[in-house]
Amino acid sequence: MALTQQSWSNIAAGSCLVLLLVLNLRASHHWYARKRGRPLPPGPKRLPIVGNLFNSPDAWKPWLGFRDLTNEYGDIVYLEILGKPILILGAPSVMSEFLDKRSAISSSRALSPITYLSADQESIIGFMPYGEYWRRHRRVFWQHFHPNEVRKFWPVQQAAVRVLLSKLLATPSACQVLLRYAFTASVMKSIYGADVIDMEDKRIAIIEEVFLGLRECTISTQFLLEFLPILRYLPFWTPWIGKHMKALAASKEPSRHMIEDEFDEAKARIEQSHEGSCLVSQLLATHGGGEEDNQLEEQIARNVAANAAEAGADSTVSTMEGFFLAMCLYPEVQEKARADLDAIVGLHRLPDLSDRSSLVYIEAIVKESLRWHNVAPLAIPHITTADDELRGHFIPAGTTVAANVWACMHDPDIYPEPNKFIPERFIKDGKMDPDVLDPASLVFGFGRRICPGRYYADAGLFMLIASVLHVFKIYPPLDEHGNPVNLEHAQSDGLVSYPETFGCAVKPRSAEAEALILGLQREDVQ
Ligand code: HEM
Repeated sequence: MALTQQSWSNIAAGSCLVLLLVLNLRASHHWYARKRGRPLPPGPKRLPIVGNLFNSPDAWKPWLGFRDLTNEYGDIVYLEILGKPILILGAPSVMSEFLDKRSAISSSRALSPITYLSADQESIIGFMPYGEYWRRHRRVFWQHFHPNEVRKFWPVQQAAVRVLLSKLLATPSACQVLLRYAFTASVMKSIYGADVIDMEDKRIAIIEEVFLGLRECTISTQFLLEFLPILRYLPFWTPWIGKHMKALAASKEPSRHMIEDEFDEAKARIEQSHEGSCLVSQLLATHGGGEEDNQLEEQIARNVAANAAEAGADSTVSTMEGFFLAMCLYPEVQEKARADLDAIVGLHRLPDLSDRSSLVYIEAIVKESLRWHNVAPLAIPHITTADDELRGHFIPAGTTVAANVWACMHDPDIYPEPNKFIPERFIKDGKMDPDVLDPASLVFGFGRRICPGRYYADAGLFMLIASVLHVFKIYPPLDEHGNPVNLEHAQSDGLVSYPETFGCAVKPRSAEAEALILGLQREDVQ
């Protein structure tokens, strides 16, 4: 008897159902075989399909909501959003255990649509997945930025601080703009050998544009684009997410400019002048002679130079802004710093890195600046590349790991009164107290992905903080009635978090201090 069309449809539907069931059973079997009876870490209950989408706390500043989750469930919390696993780590010990000690499997990154939107594909070291391509970039970067090698940049960093002091004396209320100028001048000289003379230099705007994209992109946008990559095809007029995507796309051209035009200009300059101290000249000496088989090496050199110039700009400038804000709010810290500087350096010269071990209070201010205004509250999330176990819990491969560094930096059990700026917390009997957790052990990230620019950043921060406090008093800005503006510390959202409000004014702390700055200007002219 011939089967009717209806019967064929029923058979097809039934077969599909059986197939789905078999696939589902296989997936469950595979999942249970991987888990081997180990439970997932604790976390809020998941809904079908969307999982914990609606538990993702505080869309704008997730580090606050994540802190609440770890307070409720413990130091390890598991979420699943649209089938993708997220692990939240809330304490230093567990971060070190998983991200430092097991970094062979916890060091990858999501192939983020952020990269496609904002840069030439595969040019940002911080977003490259773990593997040989990333490793080659990292190796070249590290050759030039490890603790001994980074000293070659000190004279340029010191010179940029001196220029900043002179410019601040001339325009004491332009602090924010001048900080960006000073950082750009020092990286452009260190990396490309380029002189950035004034604020009108096109490179200041170019680096600024690269960062506007990433600054506009909130952590929530980043998570959303990573979990639903298809969203990247939405038009820019789409409410909410569209404007963040547009800002990311706008940073593509300046990012290309750094990798191609700026490198080519530096190459031409170096060939003409035989100048050999900048990073590009050293990269060219060892990598990328231009032959066919050297093309990849030259591309790596281009990427490393651009990343060195761009990767730390926002985080370093944001830390510096946090420091200036803290000085406006805590004038007594300035007083103590000046006493330290007067006793050890005296007002006939500027402090430099050779004074560092004696300037204990300044060292403590550097640490407190990194802690108090934590510029990368969730670092850059890592991704795991193999199944693993953490304190008896199963962690599936492909888990996004968000280390809540901000929560550690503001944990009252580690740092009493964490919202206050108290450098003294790092000092005992006139020395740095080794028993207090060093913020640098967390704020620069973890394991194989730890920030490779940390020694450059740390030296620059010390030089800036010591020199500015040596010659200037820092005040809150004045309003139109001449009263000090009421400032408070709050962190913006974004991959790099800035002080939400910023403003300050400076004036020389004495006639001798002013003479010292004017003397620097005369030295520069001669
Ligand atoms: C106060 C200043 C800085 C802070 C707080 C900071 C913080 C960070 C953090 C948290 C990460 C992610 C680490 C991880 O994934 O575990 C990172 C990565 C990175 N940083 Fe920094 N950074 C700073 C300055 C700099 C500077 C000055 C440079 C360049 C000279 C730089 C270059 C990089 C690069 C290239 C990466 C990507 C590393 C990778 O994924 O392998 N950073 N930084």
